[in-house]
Amino acid sequence: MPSIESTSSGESSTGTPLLETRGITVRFGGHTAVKEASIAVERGTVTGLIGPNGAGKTTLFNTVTGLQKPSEGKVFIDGVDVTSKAPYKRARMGLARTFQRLELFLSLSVRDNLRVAGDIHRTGSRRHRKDLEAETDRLLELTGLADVAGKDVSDIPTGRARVVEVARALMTDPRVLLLDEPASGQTEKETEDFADLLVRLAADGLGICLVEHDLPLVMKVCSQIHVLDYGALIASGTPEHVRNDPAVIAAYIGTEAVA
Ligand SMILES: Nc1ncnc2c1ncn2[C@@H]1O[C@H](COP(=O)(O)OP(=O)(O)OP(=O)(O)O)[C@@H](O)[C@H]1O
Repeated sequence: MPSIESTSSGESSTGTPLLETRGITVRFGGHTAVKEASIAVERGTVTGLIGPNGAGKTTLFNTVTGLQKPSEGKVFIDGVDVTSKAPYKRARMGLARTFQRLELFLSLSVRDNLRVAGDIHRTGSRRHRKDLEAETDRLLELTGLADVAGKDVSDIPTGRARVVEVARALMTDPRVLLLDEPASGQTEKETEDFADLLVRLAADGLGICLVEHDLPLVMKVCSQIHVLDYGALIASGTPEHVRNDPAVIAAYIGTEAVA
């Protein structure tokens, strides 16, 4: 991960969030999926983005990565307005993501899934190939995947395949990582290990935005949480603040308890 000088508040040296959306609105015909959503992800933190089904979380992610054009509002990466930039340009600026539906090469090994991502990101010189092998080994160790490195993704449990997606995203040297329901399909133990991994990655300087229905996980690892309901932000703050917010409790009644 490229290092950026940090302040004690976890912001980059300029005090600018690594990722910011300002007043994002997304309309699909007459339906407003996201309404004036402003969120920030700081360096060295995990920020949660939660809300009931259909609240607009994935649509907001798609807007951040450039897959979805906003009807209104702007997206900034480290203070730079990227609203009209193509997804690959945002990726080059340090933005990476995982998808709700696994988007891995199932018939390739775990190691090769990482290599492919690293190959695309780097040039083909011998020096870079050596770096690529070393980085693949480092990330297999860091993410706890070394024991399944040689197995095809189709032969490992879904919960661990989710970690492969994260490791693959890390091969692009991101500064900001967007995770869309990464714990879905994980066992309790896998989620425990995953929580540790997220905390370690953030401690290393990464800014992580976590969309997740596993609220205990969100409450455990996030320092800030944004809550969407019917496309609008109804609360933003610490886990403690969000957990006790009457609007959040009301939004979750009938779906699942706020952890
Ligand atoms: N391409 C699209 N065209 C029309 N409507 C869409 C489109 N994508 C999403 N929507 C609608 O926008 C709203 C927000 O959807 P979105 O998938 O962003 O929610 P979400 O919070 O990610 O939900 P979940 O937790 O179930 O994944 C929903 O009402 C959805 O049906």
